[in-house]
Amino acid sequence: MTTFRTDGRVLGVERLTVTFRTGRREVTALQDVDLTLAAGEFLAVVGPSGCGKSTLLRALAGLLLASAVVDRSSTITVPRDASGRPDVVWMPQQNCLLPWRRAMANAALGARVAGVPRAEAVHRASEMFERFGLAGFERSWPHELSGGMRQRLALLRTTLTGRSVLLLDEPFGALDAITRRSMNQWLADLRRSHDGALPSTVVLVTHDVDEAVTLADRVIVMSSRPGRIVDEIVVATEQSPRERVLAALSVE
Ligand SMILES: Nc1ncnc2c1ncn2[C@@H]1O[C@H](COP(=O)(O)OP(=O)(O)OP(=O)(O)O)[C@@H](O)[C@H]1O
Repeated sequence: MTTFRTDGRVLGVERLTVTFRTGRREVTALQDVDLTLAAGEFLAVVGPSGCGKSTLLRALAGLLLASAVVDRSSTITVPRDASGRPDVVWMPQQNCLLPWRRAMANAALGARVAGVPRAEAVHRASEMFERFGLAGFERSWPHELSGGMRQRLALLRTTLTGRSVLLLDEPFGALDAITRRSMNQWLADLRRSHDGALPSTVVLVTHDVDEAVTLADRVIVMSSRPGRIVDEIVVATEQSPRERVLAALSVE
C-alpha cells in the first residue's frame, strides 16, 4: 500500500518485506524494514552486498521491478507534488548520460522531463554549471569529461527535475578513492550552502563508511539477506560514528 502524508515526515516504509520470485526460487530481499525520514534529513544506508539497499531505494522511489513482490502488510509512504506525482527522484548506479548529447543538453534534460520549456531548461542548467564544477564544459560530450565530472553532471540533471527528495544509489562507487573523497567534500559543501542547488532531503546508498558519516545526518546499517535494519547512528550526537557503523557491520 502506498500512502501520502503531510506531517513533516516526508517518506518512509513500515514493515516493508520484499521477495523476488524467479522461477521456483524465492529470495527475501527485505524483511520488516521500518524507516521514516524527516523533511531536510540526509540519510545514508550502508550494509553488505546483496542486503537489499537498492531494493529499499527502489521501493522509496516507487520503482520496484515487476519481479519484486511486496508483502501485503507493508506500507510505503511517499510525498506527492500538487499533481499527485511522487515528489521523489532516483539516480541509479550507472549515470545514464546520453552519449550523443552535449553536457548542457544532458543537464537540461532534467528540467525538460519536469515539463520546463527548452530555453528555460537550458537557462536553469547553465546557472548551475559552475556550482557543479562544470563551467567551461557546456559543449563537451560526456566521454570528454572525467568520471567525477560525469557524476556531477548526472547529479545536476537529476536535481534539475525539481523534486524535493533525492535518492542516490552508490553515486561515487565507480570513482577512485581520491576523486571520491573530493566529491564527498564538494557534495557536503553544496548541501551546507542551503541555496536550493540540492534537494534538502536525501537518501544515499553507499558501501563507503567514511562517505556515509561525512555526508549524512543519520546512518542506518543493514544486515545481510534478508535485509533488516540492525543499527541506526545519529552522526552529530555519536562520539565515534565511524567506529559505531564499522562495529555494526562487523557483527554481520
Ligand atoms: N530482479 C531480481 N530478481 C531476483 N532477485 C533479485 C533481483 N534484484 C535483487 N535481487 C536479490 O535481492 C537481494 C537484494 O538485492 P539489492 O540489489 O537490493 O542489494 P544491494 O544491497 O543493493 O546490493 P549491492 O550492494 O551489491 O548493490 C539480493 O540477494 C539480490 O540477489
